[in-house]
Amino acid sequence: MNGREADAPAPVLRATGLTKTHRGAGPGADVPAVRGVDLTVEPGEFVAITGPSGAGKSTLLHLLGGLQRPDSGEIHLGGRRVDSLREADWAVLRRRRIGIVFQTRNLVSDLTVADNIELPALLAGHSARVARERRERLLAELGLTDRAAASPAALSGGERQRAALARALVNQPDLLLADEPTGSLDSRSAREVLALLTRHHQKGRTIVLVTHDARVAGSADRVISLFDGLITDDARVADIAPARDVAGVIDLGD
Ligand SMILES: Nc1ncnc2c1ncn2[C@@H]1O[C@H](COP(=O)(O)OP(=O)(O)OP(=O)(O)O)[C@@H](O)[C@H]1O
Repeated sequence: MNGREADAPAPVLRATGLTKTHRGAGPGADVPAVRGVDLTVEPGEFVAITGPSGAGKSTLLHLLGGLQRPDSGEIHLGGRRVDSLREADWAVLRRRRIGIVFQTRNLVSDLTVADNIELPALLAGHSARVARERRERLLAELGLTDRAAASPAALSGGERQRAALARALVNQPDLLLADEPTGSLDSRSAREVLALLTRHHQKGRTIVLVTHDARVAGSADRVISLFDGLITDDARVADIAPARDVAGVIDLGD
């Protein structure tokens, strides 16, 4: 029982002893990117992972989303062990339980914005009516209604990022994983994306994201610092400083 009350909800996410070495071509080319990470995320938490370039942040997020496999360690989602699942089962999890916004996995280029948002709901088995309703609600919430028929290539960076978030949120996932959701956005677009994340956090969504953006980290409940593949700090934002001062307290790795 690990000291938890029998009726306490399981953590949304529990990772123990995660390691991942990227294999290089020649001798000495292996890169130990994640070197033993323990991480527990409770329902409704908003966790920001920060750290310098190369610290292993994206690799960790890929492990948590099942996009890469750990060399060792365990991952539990909602109390269920998932690290040893087959790829097809991970795909189902990503469709139904985990929303992912990664720079490398975004929108389908030959679908409209509306279809991009609706497709994961249809693939998860929702009726056309439910998928359409969710799509319309998210388009309106994200200020994208007048871009619904556009192709992703025609969107601005901020619009594209909001559309990617809508796509990740359409199945109302237990966990949202995002890699630099405000990276490379102008400050207005970044503010809009942060407002959206904050709104969904306030509605109870659990969020784990990687960021270099002090405002994003300052809006989280917890800021985890990663360095050389290890967690070096895990701080509650409320305990350390007013959110606006967080950049001066935490090394955001810029
Ligand atoms: N597919 C890969 N193959 C080989 N090495 C990799 C691969 N992906 C990442 N690495 C290496 O692993 C280390 C950690 O990379 P990772 O992208 O996880 O770090 P990061 O903290 O997200 O960095 P950044 O902030 O620059 O995105 C780096 O040294 C990187 O070069």
